[in-house]
Amino acid sequence: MFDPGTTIGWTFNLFSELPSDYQRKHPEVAVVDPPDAIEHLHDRQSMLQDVADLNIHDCSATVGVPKQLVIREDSQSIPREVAEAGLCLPLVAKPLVVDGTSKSHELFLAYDQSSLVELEPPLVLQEFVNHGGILFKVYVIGDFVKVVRRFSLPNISRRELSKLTGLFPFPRVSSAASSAEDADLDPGVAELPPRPLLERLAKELRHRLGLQLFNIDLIREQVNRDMYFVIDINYFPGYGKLPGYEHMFTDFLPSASKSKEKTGTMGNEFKLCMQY
Ligand SMILES: Nc1ncnc2c1ncn2[C@@H]1O[C@H](COP(=O)(O)OP(=O)(O)OP(=O)(O)O)[C@@H](O)[C@H]1O
Ligand SMILES: [Mg+2]
Repeated sequence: MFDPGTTIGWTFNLFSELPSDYQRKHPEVAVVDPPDAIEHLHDRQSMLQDVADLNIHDCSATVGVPKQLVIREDSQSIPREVAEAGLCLPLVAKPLVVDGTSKSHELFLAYDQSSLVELEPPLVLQEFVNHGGILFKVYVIGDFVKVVRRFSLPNISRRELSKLTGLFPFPRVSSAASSAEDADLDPGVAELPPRPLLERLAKELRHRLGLQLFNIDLIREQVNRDMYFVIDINYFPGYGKLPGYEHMFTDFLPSASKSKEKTGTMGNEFKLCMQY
């Protein structure tokens, strides 16, 4: 339970001044996640760089990121850059910056090289990984790690690929997708990633990102079943969809407060800051 004197504030756009100035002026406030660390997740390249650097192998499984390329300008050069980087079609094209606008979540599937010139940089081009249409959402709340299954994009077969050309926009899967927890899934696709692997991934990412509240979108490759890919990391995701999140939060917040206490800058007030 919380100390009765503790105030919990859910604050949006809290910092009208520099975060460092705010913290200096209000040492009584425990800031759970610093805005500059959150900022790191607003760029799809820097977001996944930490995963790429982790080099996680556990229980005979490996976690990595799909092969990807950043295009900052000049759409005409994309087919050449893709060929030089050795990226295989189909590709998922994602806006480089994730700023909370719907445009930053407008994704395309690109089936052939020549149509890549129609894309609008800056963007990230990522190899599409066949993963059986199921995505694992790994929720992190401090030490708590919980994984759920969500529907995702279906596999694309070689035969389909040979028949398809062009760019295809696809709807925002996360907002549309209902939970896949109760679906009648192929056991091979439904099998959750090994717990030790998830715990290690969450712990190392918490450390590297300097964040406590985020989720990781993880997919498992269909052909090489020991290979998992992180495709997205979201700060302060919709925890409302996570069963039992209330208890995780009520356990997490006092522990975060205590760790602040140990550093000698204990606050009796909590503010969870969302910046967009
Ligand atoms: N490399 C990939 N291989 C296969 N499928 C992918 C890949 N990248 C993304 N997807 C699919 O596209 C969806 C959206 O991708 P991503 O999460 O990167 O974008 P987003 O803009 O953050 O979308 P959302 O807000 O829905 O999470 C994923 O949930 C997954 O179904
Ligand atoms: Mg996502």
